[in-house]
Amino acid sequence: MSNVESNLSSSREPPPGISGQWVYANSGNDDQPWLSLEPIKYYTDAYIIQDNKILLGYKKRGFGKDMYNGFGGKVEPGETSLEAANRELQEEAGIEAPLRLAGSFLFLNEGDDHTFHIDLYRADEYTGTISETDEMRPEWFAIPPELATPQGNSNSREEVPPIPYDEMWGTDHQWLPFLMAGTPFIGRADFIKEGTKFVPKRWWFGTRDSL
Ligand SMILES: COc1nc(N)nc2c1ncn2[C@H]1C[C@H](O)[C@@H](COP(=O)(O)OP(=O)(O)OP(=O)(O)O)O1
Repeated sequence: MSNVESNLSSSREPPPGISGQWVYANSGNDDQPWLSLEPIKYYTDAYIIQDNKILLGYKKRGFGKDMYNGFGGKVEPGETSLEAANRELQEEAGIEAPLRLAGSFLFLNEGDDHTFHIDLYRADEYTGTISETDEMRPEWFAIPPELATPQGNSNSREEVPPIPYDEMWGTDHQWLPFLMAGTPFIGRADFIKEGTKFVPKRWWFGTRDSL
């Protein structure tokens, strides 16, 4: 096997930390070494999808400040991941929703003493009034036309901006389409810090038909 073929086949194999029957979907910077796995801490991010729009929050403080993301945070001791996702959605956006697991990925940041395991949740309805909090400013964005569905009021989709990937974590565009399409996914994203910016170093994502 040539070096090119061997790099290609190894880039399609799941990276350290990922197991199970997943089909390669995408990867990047495959020539870079993976960072070493550190002890895992669990986190969540939750997304509401309605009328071909997705609700994101602009993070006003703390980790990921000045970026758009789902609503989420750390899983506290004694909580399940789903309980944490529901609590964080209520704390950060003021709403409740029938969240269901859409995918997960490992996030490593060079120099950090832990690996983030982030569970990503989705709901297609919610109750309560979406409210700005001291941590997050909720805003709706348009699902891209290729992922829009005939259900719901698509006119309102045209009144909101496209998903602001350039103001989000640098690998969100690799997996958020899977969450919007309802395709289960898993992955790993290693980052390095350049000044105040987090820059993707290497990533890999896989999908399958059902969780
Ligand atoms: C590529 O890495 C990441 N991508 C995305 N989309 N989201 C990420 C990434 N790395 C971390 N996150 C998310 C996961 C959590 O939602 C937050 C971090 O949680 P936070 O530090 O805000 O936890 P809280 O429990 O809310 O903390 P405080 O109450 O102490 O503010 O970032």
